[in-house]
Amino acid sequence: MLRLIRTGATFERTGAMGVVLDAFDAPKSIRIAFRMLVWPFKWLGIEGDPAAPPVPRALTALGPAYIKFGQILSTRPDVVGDELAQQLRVLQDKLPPFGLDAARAQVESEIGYPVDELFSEFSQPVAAASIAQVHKARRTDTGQVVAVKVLRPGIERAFRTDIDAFYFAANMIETLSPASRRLRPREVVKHFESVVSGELDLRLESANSSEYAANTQGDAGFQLPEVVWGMSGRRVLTMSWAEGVPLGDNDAIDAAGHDREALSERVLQLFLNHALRDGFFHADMHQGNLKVAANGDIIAYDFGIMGHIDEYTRRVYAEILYGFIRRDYKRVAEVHFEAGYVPADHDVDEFARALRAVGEPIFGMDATRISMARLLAYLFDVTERFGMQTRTELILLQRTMVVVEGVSRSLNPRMNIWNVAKPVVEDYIKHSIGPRAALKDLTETARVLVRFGPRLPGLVEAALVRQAEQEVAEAESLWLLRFGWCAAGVLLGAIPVLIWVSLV
Ligand SMILES: Nc1ncnc2c1ncn2[C@@H]1O[C@H](COP(=O)(O)OP(=O)(O)OP(=O)(O)O)[C@@H](O)[C@H]1O
Repeated sequence: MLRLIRTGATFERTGAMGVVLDAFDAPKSIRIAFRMLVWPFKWLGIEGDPAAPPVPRALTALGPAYIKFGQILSTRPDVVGDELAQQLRVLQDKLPPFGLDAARAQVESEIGYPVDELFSEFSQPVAAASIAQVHKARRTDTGQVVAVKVLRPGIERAFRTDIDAFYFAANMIETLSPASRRLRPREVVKHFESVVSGELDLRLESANSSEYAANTQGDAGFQLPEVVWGMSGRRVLTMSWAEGVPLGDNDAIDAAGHDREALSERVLQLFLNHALRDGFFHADMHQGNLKVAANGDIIAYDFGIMGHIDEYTRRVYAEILYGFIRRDYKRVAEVHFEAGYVPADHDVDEFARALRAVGEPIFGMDATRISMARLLAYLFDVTERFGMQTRTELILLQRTMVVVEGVSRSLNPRMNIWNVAKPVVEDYIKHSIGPRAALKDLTETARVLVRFGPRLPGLVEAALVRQAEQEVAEAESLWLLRFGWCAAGVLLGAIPVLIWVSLV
């Protein structure tokens, strides 16, 4: 409770309260109640940096969990609105590092050996964020230079307390203002909790890294640091040191003699291949997580947030993108109907016209300004209007695409995104939707059928029995409902009669 009071007081003190209430379209009664509740405690709030805009200022002052929460909300304009999402994008996940002794103690307790035994060199932190910090070190056994990522001591407990407070606040908001349920505050906190839990256990990041490496081992011009499993655990992740020029430093890239145009195309094509071909993509692919190795390879690190898209969705979206590339809006509309994304009671021609209104202004632009991310954002707006539910993994894809396009364009501002993307989409279509893919699907289906063959009659029978039982239960509850209504009707009808009887 104290935390919530401190949060409310900080929001009031920094001027963030009004912005948040506006973003959530809070009714007048809620605004008055909130402000009356926190105003007397305003002095308890933290002042923060007066030069920063109100909401980022309040969140930064309140600490790591709030900064992370703000960062995640910045990727959800569907929840907080465009303006607030834009403001939240400035939030930087950089915090003062914790001490070297604490880091060494954390490594020792997690790996079971003293740092001096494991490493011949162990640097001061090279980077520190809200959840972890990174040290550069040299292994004693092999001499290999490694990056050692160490969780902040006590961070799990600190996040747990704040997440509990977020749940409490979300419950309170949903109870006090039923209209706010449309924005699903509880679900937003749940999404935050799942993202953060992934980052608080570095074993999951190690697993992401090894799955990503397995998928991309054949990708030319792409490298990932290798996990040193024997020196990694829940709170420590040791991986090979990625040596190279930061991808955000054009002068250094030019000085090293790398071809920026080729790099810009490779970044985008790698990302599209990972999303379409593998359905597993780096969802935090900003410049700070990318380097260029001496041989010109792109190196990616930080695998705390990865996106997943199932194969069916990938195929549908490849067809949608391909339809847009050919400006065949009728086909794009049909794909939505065939996939069941848009309810069948809508008119396919009307939907195709809405899609044309999305596509034409974008394709009418100068080629160097066309953006696939913008196309997807507009597409999701239209499909939502036609009754399709927005899906978290697709929003994550679209948000990452914004970042990746930004990275590519910063390397080559004149890049034509469509021309670069087209071969990747076409290649995927050829392999996933053509006759060869159909044969692969049939083989897969046959393999499953063969495995379940002996159990199939039993499974079908069980499913039929379940369905029959459900139908009986539904019929019974319908009967009960009807009976309930009749009984209520009789009672209501009886009231005037009873009153009349008691009066006479
Ligand atoms: N394998 C590596 N090789 C070289 N440097 C690395 C490596 N891993 C991490 N770093 C450095 O440490 C920084 C922070 O690492 P990482 O991004 O994984 O941590 P984080 O806590 O998720 O930080 P952020 O939120 O800023 O992305 C990177 O920006 C990079 O400078």
